[in-house]
Amino acid sequence: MPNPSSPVQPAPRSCLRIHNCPVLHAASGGSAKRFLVGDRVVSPALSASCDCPISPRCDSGATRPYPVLGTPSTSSREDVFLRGPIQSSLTSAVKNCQRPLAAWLGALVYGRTRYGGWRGRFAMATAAQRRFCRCACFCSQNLYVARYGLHLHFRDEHQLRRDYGPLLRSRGCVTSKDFQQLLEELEQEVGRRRRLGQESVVRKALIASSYHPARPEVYSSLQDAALAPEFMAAAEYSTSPGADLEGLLQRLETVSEEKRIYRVPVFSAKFCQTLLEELEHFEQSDMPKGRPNTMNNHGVLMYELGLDDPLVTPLRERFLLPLMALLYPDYGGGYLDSHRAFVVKYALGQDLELGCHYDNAELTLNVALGKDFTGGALYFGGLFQSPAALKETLEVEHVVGSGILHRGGQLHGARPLCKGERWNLVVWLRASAVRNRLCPMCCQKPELVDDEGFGDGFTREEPTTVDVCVLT
Ligand SMILES: O=C(O)CCC(=O)C(=O)O
Ligand SMILES: [Fe+2]
Repeated sequence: MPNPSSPVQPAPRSCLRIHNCPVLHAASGGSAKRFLVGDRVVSPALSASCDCPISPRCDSGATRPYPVLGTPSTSSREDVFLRGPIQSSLTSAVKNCQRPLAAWLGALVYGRTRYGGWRGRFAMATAAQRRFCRCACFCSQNLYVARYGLHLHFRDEHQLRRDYGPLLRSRGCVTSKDFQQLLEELEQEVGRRRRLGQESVVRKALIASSYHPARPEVYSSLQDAALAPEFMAAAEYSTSPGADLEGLLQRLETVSEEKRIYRVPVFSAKFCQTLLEELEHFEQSDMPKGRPNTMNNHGVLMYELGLDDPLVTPLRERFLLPLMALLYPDYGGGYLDSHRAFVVKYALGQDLELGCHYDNAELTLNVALGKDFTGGALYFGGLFQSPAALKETLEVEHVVGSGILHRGGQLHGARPLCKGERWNLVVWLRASAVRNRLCPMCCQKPELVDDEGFGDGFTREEPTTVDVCVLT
């Protein structure tokens, strides 16, 4: 990670340097004309962002000249399409970058999308203005090893042998070859996690510049028509004066009162179908893809595909926030200020099931998008802090179009898929006011590390006073 306290590069004298910056071209979806005319930055939002951390590298280190735009009237989308060496240039640019890219890119990717719509201004402004962090424990704790069914804490070989030797042997890690292989995997995973934020920014930029969607309409801002009437009614009720939990529960299905798990139709059948078509098209493209989370191997990150701002942020801010505020006021439901959203895909020959875990989230929405499948039910235990957490589990079938609402700390997993394919949109909802006090992954005061985008939802701000009975 770039060190935020290291000196920031001086502002470039001329914006021509930014003109040639591959990250700018990529980040602006190949529409840099929106921002630059000749050698001048035209948007005031951008002049404030002229301290481009990448441009010095572009001047001296770019491997080939990048196309330079004309004026808005003469340039076209094709003018700025970058292929070939862009990937390596992006990677080296990011390596040489002196500070997290998100704030800088947030201000840049602030105009027209490549498909003519407008991305949510509020969301981009939020990403540009607020600095989110992750907890340092992300790179050393909860390292999942599927074949031994274990989440491990890992610092070095000595610590691994000392803390897990007998347990690992009992799970089948017996020979020294087994142990060496595990060690290598853990070292690789730690490296992957360290690079994750910046690599994700690079992938997002590349996708924005070079990917051609099959269903561009899903990238325009969330329309009511995409939503199930029941979901809209529940959210609308939640914002009405005098709304209370009892009234809201009449508009949702209570799956388990004791576990506080609810279900509600979220998306229309037509929208599920359109979104699935787009996700499949992206999956089949040759674009780079990040892993949805540390346990699932197949799926799509909404941030990288460019669906966070038009789809997930409005879903959280307009609909989930009022709903969750009534359902889970004691878990930060009224303070949700960021999310991590991804689609998980299960299919024969790919991921089939998901081990028991809790989410790095205060609250979770999990919507089944399709396709046809059997099996793959969720199971829920108790809260992860409770000693008898897995004693009595509850099976919950997915219903296409509907979302399950649950607390992030509720232990859960997915049973094996039997037939077909299952695609689910999972939104981990985060409240910095809650997690700033206690990281749900290491259960300690978080050790904050600056991160890209929403990071893991921590902030350096003083937490708002919030009633929290969880994680104490
Ligand atoms: O497979 C599912 O539906 C559950 C996914 C899940 O729990 C997660 O990604 O956190
Ligand atoms: Fe989960």
